[in-house]
Amino acid sequence: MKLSKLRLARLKVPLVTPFKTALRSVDHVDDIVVEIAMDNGMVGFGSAPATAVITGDTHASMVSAIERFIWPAIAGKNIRDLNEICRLIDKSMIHNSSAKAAVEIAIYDLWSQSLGVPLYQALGGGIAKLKTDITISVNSPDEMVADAIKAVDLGYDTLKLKVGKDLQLDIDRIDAVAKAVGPDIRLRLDANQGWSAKQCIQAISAMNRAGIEFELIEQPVAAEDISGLKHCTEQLHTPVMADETAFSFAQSLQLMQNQGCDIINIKLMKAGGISKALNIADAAAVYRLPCMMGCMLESSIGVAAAAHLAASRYQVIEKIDLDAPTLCQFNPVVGSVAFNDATITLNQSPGLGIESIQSLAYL
Ligand SMILES: C[C@H](N)C(=O)N[C@@H](CCC(=O)O)C(=O)O
Ligand SMILES: [Mg+2]
Repeated sequence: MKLSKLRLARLKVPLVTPFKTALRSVDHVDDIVVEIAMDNGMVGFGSAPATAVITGDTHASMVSAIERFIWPAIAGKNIRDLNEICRLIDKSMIHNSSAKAAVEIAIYDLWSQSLGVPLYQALGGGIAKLKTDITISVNSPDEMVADAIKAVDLGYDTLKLKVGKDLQLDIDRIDAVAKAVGPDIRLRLDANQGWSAKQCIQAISAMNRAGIEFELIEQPVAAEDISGLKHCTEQLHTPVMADETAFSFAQSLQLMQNQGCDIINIKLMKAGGISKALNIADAAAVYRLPCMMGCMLESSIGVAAAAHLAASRYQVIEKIDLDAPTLCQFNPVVGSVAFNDATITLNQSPGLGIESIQSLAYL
């Protein structure tokens, strides 16, 4: 059961509406897909998007990293040596977390296929159904209200509002959506680093005084502003979540040790793959710090892997933001995890359960 062949492809899927955050605006999912075959004929899949403004990865950098460093480090290895393969991926080069994640996802797909069980069962088992929120892109208050109402009509009970562009307009956006959907709908905010700590504390406190409550506020301040994030955590009763501040296991552990946030958003693309994401979740369980499983704007291949991981660490991964597949016009993956609006149902077939992938353009 040796890793024998690598193929890379590009996968582009149009979105229903443009995805807009304080950091970027895109109208397609555009991933690099990794296909690894073993000498017994089994094939595993992984994927990663090029979120250059978040992780630094581009399509060209991921292809080069995988072809020149990561694959040569693991080619010919036996899938039974999973831990050693993950160590070799990690040590093959520094940074390039999305490229490493794409390869690790394909490796875990193969490993769990070789065991004959779905990935979440290979990771220890868990709950095969998850509920995700949906992201409301940052737009005019009227557009955000219309998108929020559409989402509630589809059955979502939790909305993640993107803000962080202009503080006063952000307050108008949030106020308009909160009034339109009412108190039964949970609101998460994600400023994607767009505010200062002072702005965040003032704005959230003022909205709280006006009777608007939030389930959490995600990454209000710049990624490097560790003390600002901690200050928001100490001053607000709304839980503060680290996203861009918590990339690696080491950064996440530091936040846990220093009580620098209330929640950590774990993403495969930031952590550098499943093995490191598991380390973060397991450490968070020790520190009793709840986590969210998040994703980039990426294809259902990578999000399926994130869903399996979240299912297996349900004790600590209490919140799910795995909405990218439902923001797409179609799901190119046949088989695997089913994404039906807020409901995510894991495959019971071995591995990620991918039968085929449409629209792949091999490189
Ligand atoms: C898609 C998900 N709901 C999300 O918002 N993810 C990121 C941004 C992803 C991107 O820009 O590709 C986040 O900041 O949480
Ligand atoms: Mg975020």
